[in-house]
Amino acid sequence: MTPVPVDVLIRRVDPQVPIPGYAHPGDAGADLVTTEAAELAPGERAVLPTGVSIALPEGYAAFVHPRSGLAARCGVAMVNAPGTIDAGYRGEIKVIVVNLDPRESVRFERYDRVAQMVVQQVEKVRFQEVAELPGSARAEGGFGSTGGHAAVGGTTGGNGYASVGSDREGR
Ligand SMILES: O=c1ccn([C@H]2C[C@H](O)[C@@H](COP(=O)(O)OP(=O)(O)OP(=O)(O)O)O2)c(=O)[nH]1
Ligand SMILES: [Mg+2]
Repeated sequence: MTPVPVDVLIRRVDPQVPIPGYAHPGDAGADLVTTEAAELAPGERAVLPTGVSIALPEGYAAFVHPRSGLAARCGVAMVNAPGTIDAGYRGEIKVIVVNLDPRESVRFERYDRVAQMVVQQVEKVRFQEVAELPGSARAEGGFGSTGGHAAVGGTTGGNGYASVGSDREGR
C-alpha cells in the first residue's frame, strides 16, 4: 500500500524555481537545484542557494544528501553530508558542495539539480545520566575493531579489502 504523503509547507524564495520533486515514485530523495550558476576549481567549495524554504512538522527533519551521479561523474561531494534541516528552520535551504576532482573544474548552471532532500521522522530523546552503561556485544570496540578497513600505503596482503595509495594490479 502506498503510504500517504506528509504535507510540508514550502515557500519559493526564487519565484521560478521548480518545487523539489521525486524523480520516481519510490525515491527517498526529492531533488534540489541551485538558483545560482557556479564554477568550482579542483578542491573549491561553495554554498549554493536552492531557492526554497520549508516548514517541517514537529518531529521531522530533512537531510540534504549528495547526488551519486554528480559524485561518480564529477567528484562533487557535500562538505557536511548529510546537511540537517531542523523543523524550526525557515531560512533558505543551502547546499555546501565541494569539488573533490584533483584536475577538472565543475560548472553548475542555474536550476541544475545539486543535491537531494530526504524528509524523515526523528526521535527526541531525554538523556538520563548513569554511572555505568549496560553491557553489549560490541562493548567499547570501535573505529575498525571488526577489521575490513583500507590499508594506507596499499599493503593489505590480499585479504580482499581496499588498499589506499597503491595500484592493486601486479601484486
Ligand atoms: O546543508 C545544510 C545544513 C543546514 N542548513 C540550515 C538548516 C539548519 O536548520 C540550519 C543549521 O544547520 P546546522 O545545525 O547543521 O548548523 P550549525 O552550524 O549547528 O548552525 P546553528 O548554530 O544555527 O544550529 O542551517 C542548510 O540550509 N543546509
Ligand atoms: Mg546546529
